[in-house]
Amino acid sequence: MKIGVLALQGAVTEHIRSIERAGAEGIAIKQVQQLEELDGLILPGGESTTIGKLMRKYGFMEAIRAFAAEGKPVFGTCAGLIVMAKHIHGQDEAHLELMDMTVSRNAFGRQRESFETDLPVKGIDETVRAVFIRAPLIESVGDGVEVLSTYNDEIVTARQGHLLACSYHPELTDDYRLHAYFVDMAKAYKQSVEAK
Ligand SMILES: NC(=O)CC[C@H](N)C(=O)O
Repeated sequence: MKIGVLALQGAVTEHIRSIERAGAEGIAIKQVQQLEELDGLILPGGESTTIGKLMRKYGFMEAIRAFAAEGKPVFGTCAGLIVMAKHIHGQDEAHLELMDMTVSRNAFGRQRESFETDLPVKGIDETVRAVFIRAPLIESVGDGVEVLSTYNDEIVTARQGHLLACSYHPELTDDYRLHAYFVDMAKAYKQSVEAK
């Protein structure tokens, strides 16, 4: 299983470490051609405006949309979640517009710029250790989107078929189960293609 991490800006090496702990190969992705060899792609946290700009500059917008359109799994964490969203609260333009949800940036308030918590996530047995850093939240989701976890009644993890998104940084702890969950999504995709 080969999982790429978009390496234009943000927390890349930590994601690669978690992917490898989850038993897959992690690859830093800097050029669109590299997408071809992947079974899944992670869009990391960082600064969504910067990531969006660099994605446009290096041709990743169309390439990642095509990647996702094939049914290949994409996982956005924090800024990566913002980049995946169809709508961004207060902004006219979104980025990839892959996932049917409206997100709100820096939504947890200044006094709580960053914090950690143990989060129950649907599909994972015990709570997941989650690090929130100037995190976005998911304000609303469309019909095809399943909510996997909430924090103080706000949606912070969601899945739409082969698309997964979370508000926090799952790669900044030793808990790699969300990465394992994503690797399982990539395995399921690969099996479905091989069965054809
Ligand atoms: N840790 C993060 O990825 C923060 C996201 C950042 N606040 C943004 O709006 O893009």
